[in-house]
Amino acid sequence: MRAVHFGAGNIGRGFIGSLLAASGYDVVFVDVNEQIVRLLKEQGEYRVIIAGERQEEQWVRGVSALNSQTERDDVIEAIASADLVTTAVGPHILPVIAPVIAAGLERRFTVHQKPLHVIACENMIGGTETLKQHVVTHLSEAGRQLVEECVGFLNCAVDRIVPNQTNDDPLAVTVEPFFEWAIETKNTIGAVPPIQGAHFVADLGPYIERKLFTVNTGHALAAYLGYQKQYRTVQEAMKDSGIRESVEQALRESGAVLVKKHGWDEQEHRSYIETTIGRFTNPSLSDDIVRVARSPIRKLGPNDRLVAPAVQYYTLFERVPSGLVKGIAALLLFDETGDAEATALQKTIEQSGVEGALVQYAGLDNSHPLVVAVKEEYAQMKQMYSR
Ligand SMILES: NC(=O)C1=CN([C@@H]2O[C@H](COP(=O)(O)OP(=O)(O)OC[C@H]3O[C@@H](n4cnc5c(N)ncnc54)[C@H](O)[C@@H]3O)[C@@H](O)[C@H]2O)C=CC1
Ligand SMILES: O=P(O)(O)OC[C@H]1O[C@](O)(CO)[C@@H](O)[C@@H]1O
Repeated sequence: MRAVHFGAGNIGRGFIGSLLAASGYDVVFVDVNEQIVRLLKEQGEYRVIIAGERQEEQWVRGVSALNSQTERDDVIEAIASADLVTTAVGPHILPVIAPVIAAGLERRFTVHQKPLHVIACENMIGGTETLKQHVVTHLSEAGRQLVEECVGFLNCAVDRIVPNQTNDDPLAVTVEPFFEWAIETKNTIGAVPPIQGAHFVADLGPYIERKLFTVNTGHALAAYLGYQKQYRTVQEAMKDSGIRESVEQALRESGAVLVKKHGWDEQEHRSYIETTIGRFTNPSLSDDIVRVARSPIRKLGPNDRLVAPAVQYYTLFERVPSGLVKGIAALLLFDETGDAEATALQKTIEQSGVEGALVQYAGLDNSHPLVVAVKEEYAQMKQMYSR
């Protein structure tokens, strides 16, 4: 079996590539990072370090790599003969890789029409569906028809914390022990792709929301509040009792939504939250706040980790969720100059105010009670943390 995986970064090497190789796939990584591509080609293997109580090492073997910019034709051929195409490139890169995936599919259809599955492993709802929409715009009419018959685009929820890191060996990657990969079976063509350790579910909705509105919501709170208090890592921020209490409050709020909406068992969900908080405090990991806080405009989106649970909480319980509101206010104060979205967000706030940013990026009506609450919280935080 062959898998073509776009994005040989943290989650690509540290999770998806490692699971696919363990499942018996020859993994071909596709990336634009020249050094990583060269080393993967030269070495054909890399190390995954599991940062638990004991440090364990696993070797991922039998891998190769291609550069999507300079070896486009080879990428197309690789897709033509693949059984699986996966991605972990970041939501904003999906439209960038869509043309070469479409070209690979067109090439494939001229040779054979065997089933293929595509899975986008990005932190977003409907990630693979979004990728499909981009791919389809680059296909011929015949290609579009064949995609419906032969290519299963499967949404998924992917969960493993893999921090940014600098290692002596640039291919080695340190990951947390926990992982979860839930894949929706709805659009499979024939049998589900054999992936060891993945969890196949008929309806991904409850799983992606549980993950995004717990792990990513809590993480976002820790990162944005931690940034205001000038901590460097999530682990440092979580030692601050005020921040930890806000994280817990926000997760009680998103948890109330998840339990009511999806019928998750309340006790089980409480223990899911406890496990999640334990993962944020893992002393064997050091996760930079600016990584977890990256791309604040995306994270302020109406379907993303803060605004979606806050809006749903208000709709279900007719109360403003104070923890989530703190997270949104702290996000609006995130002004890291190295983050292009943070800079753009600050510009919008300067020009249109907090209200303007919430209308533009979060899709909120300016009369929504959340807007009022976020504005108040933002003003207080700005005063408290002004540097
Ligand atoms: N790091 C983590 O713990 C987790 C990340 N994710 C998601 O996985 C995705 C990737 O995140 P990370 O691995 O952390 O980021 P990363 O920045 O470490 O990796 C992204 C990789 O994509 C590559 N890339 C960029 N443009 C490309 C292109 N045109 N063609 C091919 N490759 C390209 C980059 O060079 C980089 O190696 C994001 O959507 C993230 O939300 C999901 C769960 C966990
Ligand atoms: O990858 P994103 O969506 O930018 O957000 C960072 C988040 O994603 C993760 O990397 C993995 O879920 C978390 O560590 C963090 O909550």
